[in-house]
Amino acid sequence: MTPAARIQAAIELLDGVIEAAKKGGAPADRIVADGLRARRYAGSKDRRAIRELVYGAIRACGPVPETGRAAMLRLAEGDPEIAPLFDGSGYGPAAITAGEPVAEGGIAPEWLAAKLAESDIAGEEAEALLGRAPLDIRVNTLKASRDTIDLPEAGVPLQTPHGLRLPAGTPVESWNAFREGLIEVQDAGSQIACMATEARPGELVVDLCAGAGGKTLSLAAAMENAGTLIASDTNRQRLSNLAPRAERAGVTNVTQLLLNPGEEDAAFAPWKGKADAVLIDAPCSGTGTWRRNPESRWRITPQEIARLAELQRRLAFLGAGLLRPGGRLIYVVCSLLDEEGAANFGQFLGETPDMVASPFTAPAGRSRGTGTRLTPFHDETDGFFFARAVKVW
Ligand SMILES: C[S@@+](CC[C@H](N)C(=O)[O-])C[C@H]1O[C@@H](n2cnc3c(N)ncnc32)[C@H](O)[C@@H]1O
Repeated sequence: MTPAARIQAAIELLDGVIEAAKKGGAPADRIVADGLRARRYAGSKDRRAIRELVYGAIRACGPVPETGRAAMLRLAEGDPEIAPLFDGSGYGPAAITAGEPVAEGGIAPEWLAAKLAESDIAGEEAEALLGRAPLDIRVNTLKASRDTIDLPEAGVPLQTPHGLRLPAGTPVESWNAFREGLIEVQDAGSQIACMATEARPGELVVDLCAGAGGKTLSLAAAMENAGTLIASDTNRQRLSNLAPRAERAGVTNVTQLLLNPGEEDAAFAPWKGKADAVLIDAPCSGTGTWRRNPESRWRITPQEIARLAELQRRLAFLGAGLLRPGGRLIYVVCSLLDEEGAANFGQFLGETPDMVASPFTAPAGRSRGTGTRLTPFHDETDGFFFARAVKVW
């Protein structure tokens, strides 16, 4: 493909991404993957270049752009090689006309950038939300150790005890060490949030929002497969990914529990008041993960954030009810908004007299309310807020 044809292909994919963001359709990575597969004439270099252009344009636009072409013109403002490719030739985009609309730049839609600023995420902190994420792995201590593992690329030790950082795009999933369950892909921030759980062998631990089990596997390794680890979620499809992952990782102490939304309490009846620790990796707006899903900032609404904050508190109350006296509650969101993080957890503590803050000294991050906040700028992790509380009676 010519460089101009790659620009035109990226514009067409961006049109799909924009429409899906406006209508709540498929995520950008799916649209881009499907769109590239359909362009059989595109070679691997073309695909890589088109993907770069699409994600570059998504990052460059603050609010959702009107069209893919306007988004590409925004990217062109910061890259002098792009505008000359709008030359109207062959499969390339039509020439730029005078006064043609260019999408707005910025970190996010204005209302959302303002909300982040209220939570002290502005300037370099805000810009870093749209940087490129490295690839972090966790060595699975059920099968290997960071000191002795032999990998095709060594990686740089992270601040977590079992973590290694590799360059973005390292094809770890094709490595034998991955196929044999010696390593898992897990962001350093996520590893740190798991450390705060301090799960120990023999305990009863609940991973209340387990999803596909990223944190479950980490907790199982900390428990050395001893004790009971309950992995629950309301999403059947996500939870169904856990069993094959657990098998690969050699995890044997997990009990899966599929929850009906609104009926979680009944499902947990056998374990009420018995858990040593409950990890709540709550559903959230994901403002801390824009490095991986930059287009998700076009999908959030103020109403959705308010709905999520309420759900997060409800899940915290549910988790607290599962704990034995002395048990630990670990609340995690991958959002940097206080509305979902420090302020929300503060409200929960204020309404729950039997739960008392129990700060955890993390290997990275800064204090925020009674918890810790990790940011891409300060900690080179995804953005997270996590906090701990102990049940006193
Ligand atoms: C941030 S994700 C969890 C990610 C997962 N812990 C990991 O490390 O890969 C939040 C999860 O909460 C789940 N969820 C939503 N509502 C829930 C509810 N009422 N009870 C339990 N889980 C819920 C979602 O399906 C989603 O999988």
